[in-house]
Amino acid sequence: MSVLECVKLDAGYSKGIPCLRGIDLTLDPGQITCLLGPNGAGKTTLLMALSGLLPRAAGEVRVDGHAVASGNPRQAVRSGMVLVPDDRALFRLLSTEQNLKLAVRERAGRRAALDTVLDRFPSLRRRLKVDAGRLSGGEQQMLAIGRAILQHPKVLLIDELSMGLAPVIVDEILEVLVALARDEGMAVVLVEQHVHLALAAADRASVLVHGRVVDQDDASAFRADPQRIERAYLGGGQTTETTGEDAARRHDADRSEQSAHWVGDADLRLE
Ligand SMILES: Nc1ncnc2c1ncn2[C@@H]1O[C@H](COP(=O)(O)OP(=O)(O)OP(=O)(O)O)[C@@H](O)[C@H]1O
Repeated sequence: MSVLECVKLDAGYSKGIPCLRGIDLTLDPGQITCLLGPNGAGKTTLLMALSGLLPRAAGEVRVDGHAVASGNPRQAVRSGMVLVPDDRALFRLLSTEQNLKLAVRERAGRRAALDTVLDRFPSLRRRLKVDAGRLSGGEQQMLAIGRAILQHPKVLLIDELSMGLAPVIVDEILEVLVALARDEGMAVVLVEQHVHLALAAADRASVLVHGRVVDQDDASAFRADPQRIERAYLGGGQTTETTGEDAARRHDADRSEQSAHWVGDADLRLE
């Protein structure tokens, strides 16, 4: 059975103006999927809607067959959906160890729980007493993911994994995620700008353009056809609805310009 089922999800920031429309996303246990798309496509918004931080305007989300209520982040976490946001949301003035301890409710077994994270991210072991705000970017990301793992996610959502990190660190973190998916059956939804890194680690990929999924397949199919993302993107652009108003046309023109940059980038990164 699928661990994540997201069916016909709409969400947005202003009533009646959804910026995500009809999103379908299904994930089996142990699968990693990446969300690809230009700036403003709605990737972060989708993670927020899945994790309950943003109410849905329509659609259903289920984890392991159980409905996840709209706009209820606590219930989403209890259901097994845990988000690592792009700012990592660490307690910067607390140590690495304190940040981790806060994620473990029961005192008994806390040490063992922390060890499961430190075994995955050994470099955090010698940084246990260091304030989170003084860690390197890579260590902060490891800590944010480690803290999320302590909540036993069935579905881990990670926004902008590589932001500000060296590719070698991103590789290291992705390797850990692949191992967690394989060993623990944890499913991962990854938003990642480095297309080739994301596709290398992922089993599935979805391309979002203007709030819609315009292409979705096994990651291997995208890896085998590097131009496919560009085609998905251009096709998505052509199907964009316009209102006919000047403002809307300007908005679309801005998006096209942004996206042209992104496609150029994706080409380079896929080589
Ligand atoms: N807090 C907000 N209030 C209103 N609109 C927002 C808010 N956050 C994002 N948006 C809008 O929602 C749309 C989708 O944004 P989102 O951040 O989800 O895109 P993204 O694909 O994650 O982009 P990026 O790759 O730049 O992070 C954009 O048009 C954006 O301007």
